[in-house]
Amino acid sequence: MDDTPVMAEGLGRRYGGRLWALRDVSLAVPAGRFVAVMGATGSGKSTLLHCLAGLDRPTAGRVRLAGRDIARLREAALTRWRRDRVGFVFQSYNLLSALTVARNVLLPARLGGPRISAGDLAAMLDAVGLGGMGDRPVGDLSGGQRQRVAVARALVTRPAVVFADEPTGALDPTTGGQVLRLLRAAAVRDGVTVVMVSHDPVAAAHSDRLLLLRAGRLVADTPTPDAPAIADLLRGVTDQAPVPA
Ligand SMILES: Nc1ncnc2c1ncn2[C@@H]1O[C@H](COP(=O)(O)OP(=O)(O)OP(=O)(O)O)[C@@H](O)[C@H]1O
Repeated sequence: MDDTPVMAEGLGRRYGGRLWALRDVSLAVPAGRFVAVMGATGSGKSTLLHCLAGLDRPTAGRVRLAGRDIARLREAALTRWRRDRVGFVFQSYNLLSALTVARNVLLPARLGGPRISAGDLAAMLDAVGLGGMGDRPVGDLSGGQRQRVAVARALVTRPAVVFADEPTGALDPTTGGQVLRLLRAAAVRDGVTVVMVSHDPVAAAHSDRLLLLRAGRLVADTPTPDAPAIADLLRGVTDQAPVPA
């Protein structure tokens, strides 16, 4: 296993001829870390996540994902690399409601990814608290249950890295806490590297490292403090400080 599955050097992304959405970001995330990416709206969080995950191509710099320099990979090879080594969890779940829990979880494998045995599937559903629910249509589940299906789908292929974009944005605090503990357990117990974008200091407090963006630049990379201290840090990069006279 690569011991630094997420690395970026001088990463930049510019859309069209406009300002840089991301500027000169360098970072290295060791295996088994749970990183939260925070910053004001428009500060470049999703752009960073997408560039690190190989969903978007940087304009400048280098990204290593699970031990491979992905900036120069062709599209088909990049898609395979992502499918086999990366899991995704989004705010909107991105599940197929008409399909059962089991079929949703097995979707990456059915699309040519790693094979998953019936035993592995059952163990994964147990681990996310959905034991015995494999045959239920996802459309019948609550938001929290759906997000646990998404977490199971992201983890069942044993990825090196899971990228999560506002995974608790649509959940109440209790249900959101359960999902965050699942992500944390994947990092601590299984050595999965988790990179999560969040607006919520309480959610980010589940991480062990905090990255703060301001106007596309990485302005802090620090061990995660508690939620009130995170809120203070966020205010520091969000508030427009008055210009002294
Ligand atoms: N596809 C795109 N085309 C043009 N500009 C874009 C595109 N995606 C993002 N941007 C711009 O890049 C900047 C950073 O956007 P990004 O979505 O990464 O911010 P964010 O921190 O994730 O914001 P939010 O918290 O609102 O989701 C913004 O100014 C945004 O308007």
